[in-house]
Amino acid sequence: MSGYVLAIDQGTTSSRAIVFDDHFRIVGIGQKEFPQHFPRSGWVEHDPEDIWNSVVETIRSALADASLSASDIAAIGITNQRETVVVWDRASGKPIHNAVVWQDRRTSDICRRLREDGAEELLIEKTGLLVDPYFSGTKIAWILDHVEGARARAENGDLAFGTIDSFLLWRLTGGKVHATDTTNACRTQLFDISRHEWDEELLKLLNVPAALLPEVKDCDADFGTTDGSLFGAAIPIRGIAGDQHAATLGQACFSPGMLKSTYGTGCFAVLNTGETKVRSTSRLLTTIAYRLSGKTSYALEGSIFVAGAAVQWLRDGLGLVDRAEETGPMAASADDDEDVVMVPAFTGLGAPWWNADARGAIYGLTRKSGPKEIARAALEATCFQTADLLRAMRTDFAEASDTILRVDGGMVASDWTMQRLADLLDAPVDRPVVLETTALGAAWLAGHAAGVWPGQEGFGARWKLERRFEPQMSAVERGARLTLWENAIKRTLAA
Ligand SMILES: Nc1ncnc2c1ncn2[C@@H]1O[C@H](COP(=O)(O)OP(=O)(O)O)[C@@H](O)[C@H]1O
Ligand SMILES: O=P(O)(O)OC[C@H](O)CO
Repeated sequence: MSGYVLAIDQGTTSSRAIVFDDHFRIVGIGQKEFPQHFPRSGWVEHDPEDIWNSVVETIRSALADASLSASDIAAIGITNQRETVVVWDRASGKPIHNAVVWQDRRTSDICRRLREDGAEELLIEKTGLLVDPYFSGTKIAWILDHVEGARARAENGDLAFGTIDSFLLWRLTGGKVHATDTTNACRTQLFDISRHEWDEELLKLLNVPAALLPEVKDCDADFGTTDGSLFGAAIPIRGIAGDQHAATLGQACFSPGMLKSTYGTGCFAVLNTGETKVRSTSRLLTTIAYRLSGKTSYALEGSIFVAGAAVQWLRDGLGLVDRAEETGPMAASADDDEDVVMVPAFTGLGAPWWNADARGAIYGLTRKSGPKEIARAALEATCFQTADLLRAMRTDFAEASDTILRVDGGMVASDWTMQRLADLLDAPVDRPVVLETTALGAAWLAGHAAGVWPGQEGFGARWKLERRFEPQMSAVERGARLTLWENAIKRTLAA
């Protein structure tokens, strides 16, 4: 059998399909952006048909780019933006509402009520998650309560819920398989991460009928095959993982204490804690890193909602730059005497603050402040937020005390940002040769499950460093900058 594996990476702003060969090299790629819908302040939606069309199109482009046909592909791995909710009609396969995206804050009142009713402890205990509109559970209930007749149809078993992986799987298999993997399930607030099953008590609490739910499988399970008519031949689907979990695999963070952070639209730091399910004292999430052939590895996760999105805002919102890559050189030439600090809480603050109502702010502006200082503030905000997460992780898990951070995602192309990150963390930052680590992780799951790619050891040994950024900033300067950030956060939370 060939060693070609195709990864579908369905992200928040674009879909990618990437064909890897058995040396883990990219031989074909297709990418397509799709529209974002903001129907009201704080709401974010995607049209599931746009997502589906972009995935089919990018798979065809990737195969053409690689000069391969479907029958050359040993297996497909799927990875996806997590928590985003689709509810569809089982008979027609048509969604009953736009997808409600992970960034969407429309259920913040439901979350406030859950907290007031004292439900948070139960949710933390069973799911490792906090009460926040970020997660899927309250979004499912919102759709059922706002689409006419939906709740009754859901109770009848006529509707299906899925995160994006599950919706794509249903469509790819021609409506034959309604399943998800454990890493996507564990972000819904409905899944008990110790017992590995949907939880009756949580379903009742969040008002979600069990008849909606997909079957939950391991990340390296057999998920069926694509309908032969889609790409010219049926392809086995042998791996699924949420994007941050796939990036953890793609970065070969297989041992407890290993840490990766992905800088795309948001930033998500995942620390492997092995078989230990660590309860955070700093409001980090306890989550399933991955589950392979019946064996679960847990993780602590720090989720920051805005990282590269702040750079997008400089480009599309303020028009300060034409291209994202201009921001690094601007930051490098910003005035050192200007202490401009940005808190990019455009959609609230995630870990460790979890404040859905916080909004963005820029502090320290003077008559001398200009685009360069604002660009530096946008990039540095991501580094400050990562420093908050790493401090929390070191408190929660001793093995993280001298860990090296492995980074990936669009924003890590910025050398200035990576150096500032190492400086503020006071820890080395490793940037690998392959930056498409999310897709690579999904491909590894599928390739290994299909028997054409090596196991953890063989795969991990092939991880290659492109550049290490060592901390260079003096302790005094680091302390001063972190104090500026702490003050900015305090003022934002108090506003
Ligand atoms: N050179 C750069 N400097 C700073 N930010 C960048 C750079 N290149 C890309 N970005 C940011 O990275 C993000 C895109 O990363 P990507 O991993 O593709 O995101 P996603 O998977 O969330 O769609 C964008 O928000 C963009 O602004
Ligand atoms: O699409 P990304 O890469 O911004 O990732 C989204 C996350 O999975 C949300 O939890």
